[in-house]
Amino acid sequence: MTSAVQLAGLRREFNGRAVLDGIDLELARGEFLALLGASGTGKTTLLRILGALDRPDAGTVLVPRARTIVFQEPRLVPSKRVLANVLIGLERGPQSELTGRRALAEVGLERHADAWPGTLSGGEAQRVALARALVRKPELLLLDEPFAALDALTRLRMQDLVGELCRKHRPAVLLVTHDVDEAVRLADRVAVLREGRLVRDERVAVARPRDPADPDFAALRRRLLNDLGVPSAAASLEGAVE
Ligand SMILES: Nc1ncnc2c1ncn2[C@@H]1O[C@H](COP(=O)(O)OP(=O)(O)OP(=O)(O)O)[C@@H](O)[C@H]1O
Repeated sequence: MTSAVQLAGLRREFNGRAVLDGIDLELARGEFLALLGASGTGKTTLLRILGALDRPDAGTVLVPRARTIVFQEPRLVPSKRVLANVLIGLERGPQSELTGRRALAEVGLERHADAWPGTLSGGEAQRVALARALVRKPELLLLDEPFAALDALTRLRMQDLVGELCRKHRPAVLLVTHDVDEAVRLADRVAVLREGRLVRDERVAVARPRDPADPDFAALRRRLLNDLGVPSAAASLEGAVE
C-alpha cells in the first residue's frame, strides 16, 4: 500500500442521521493532515473509525495496523509511574525500557521517568501521552484535539514539539482540531468537514517556518474561517497580528 490511509464512500449514521456521508480520503505515508470542522460535524467520529474504536455503516477503510491515538486528555494510569505508562502493553525488558526512556527524552521528560502521573502538570502529562504514542512507532498517528486543554503558551510549545517529532519520525498524521492557526502551522494539508462531507481538502502552500503574519497564511486562514462559517473572525485575528 503506497498510501497510509484510504477511505472510500465512508458513511456513519447515528439515530438515522448521517454524520459522515460519503467521505473519500487518501493520506500518503508521512503526510500530516489537519481536519477542521465546527462542533458536532463528525471529526472525532472519523478519527475513531480510523483508530478502530468505531465502525462505519458503509464504505471501505484501509489503515495500517501500527496506529496510535492521543486524546484531548492524557489518559495516564495513575497507579503506574511515567515510564511504565509509556510502556503499557509492550513487552517488558531492558530494550523496551531503553526505548521508553528515549521516547521520554524526546519529549523532554527523561528526569520524570519514575514520577507518578499525579505529580505532573497538564502539559507534562500530555507529553507523556505523546511519548506513549510514539514509542509504538506508528505509521498512523491520530491526534484528537491534543492541545485543547493546555494553556496558550504550553499549547504553542506542544505544537512545536509535535511538529518536530512528526518530521523526525514521519508517521502519517490526522490532527482533529478547532484551531485554524494550529492547523495551518502544522499541517501539509487541511480539510474541512461540514454536513457530513469534506468541503475543502487543500495542500498548505505556506513557506516554513509558518508565520501567521505571512500573507499566504492569512489568506488560507480566511478561506478556512469562511468554510467554518465565521468569516468575521479572520478580520479580528488579522487586527491582532498586525
Ligand atoms: N455514539 C454515538 N451515539 C449517538 N450519537 C453520536 C455518537 N457519537 C457521536 N454522535 C453524534 O455525532 C455527531 C458528531 O460527533 P463528533 O464527536 O464526531 O463531532 P466533532 O466534530 O468531533 O465535535 P466536537 O468538535 O464538538 O468534538 C454529534 O452530533 C454527536 O452527538
